[in-house]
Amino acid sequence: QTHLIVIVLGDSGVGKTCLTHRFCTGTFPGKTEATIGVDFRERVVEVEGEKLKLQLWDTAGQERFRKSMVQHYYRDVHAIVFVYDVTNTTSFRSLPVWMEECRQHSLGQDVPRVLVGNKVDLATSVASSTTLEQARRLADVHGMPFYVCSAKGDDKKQVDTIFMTLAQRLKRQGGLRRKGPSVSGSFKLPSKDDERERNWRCVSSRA
Ligand SMILES: Nc1nc2c(ncn2[C@@H]2O[C@H](COP(=O)(O)OP(=O)(O)OP(=O)(O)O)[C@@H](O)[C@H]2O)c(=O)[nH]1
Repeated sequence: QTHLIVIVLGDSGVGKTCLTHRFCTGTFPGKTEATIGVDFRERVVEVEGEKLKLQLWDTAGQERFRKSMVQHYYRDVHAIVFVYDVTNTTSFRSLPVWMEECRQHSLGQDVPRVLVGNKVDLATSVASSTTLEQARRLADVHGMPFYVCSAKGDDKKQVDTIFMTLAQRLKRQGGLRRKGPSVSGSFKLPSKDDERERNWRCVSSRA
């Protein structure tokens, strides 16, 4: 089965966990904790008669919890979802930093990407519509589709559309890699003991 790895990036609290949860389970989680490292969620979807496993990598937004986001997390990524919170201008202003992080990890413009403004259920003010206009422009400049949605709202289709459109685009562009066994669960930051053990293993294997 074809696995597609989609990395989800954005500031802490923008709703990356809720969005990926909503897409994979159909529900809005009652309570979320800050993600530490990366959490994995997956859903099998059918695109033009082919079953594809979409594996969503829900990454930590908090810098202190991103220390385990080493190069290899980025290596096999097929697509990127940048998320900001439409009620939080700072999360919008951070987007170039997330884009730069992708660039530094060799994810070029050829890797399909989308921009998502989440929490539209909370957006009432004129300020947020200003950001919407800016977001549209930013998305245009970077040649990516832009969606507004709510991981919490009644319309589940909104969230589905984002990931399904991405899956269709990936399938159409071809060249999907077959990947190994599925991964689920999470990678947490290694403890000091883990690190010590790994160092030891490394030394002993060379001996
Ligand atoms: N009203 C509303 N609240 C949301 C929505 N999405 C997320 N939230 C809330 O926003 C808060 C943060 O959501 P998370 O999904 O944990 O945010 P995150 O981006 O994964 O945060 P980190 O793991 O720290 O990077 C939680 O209290 C959610 O309930 C949404 O669409 N609407």
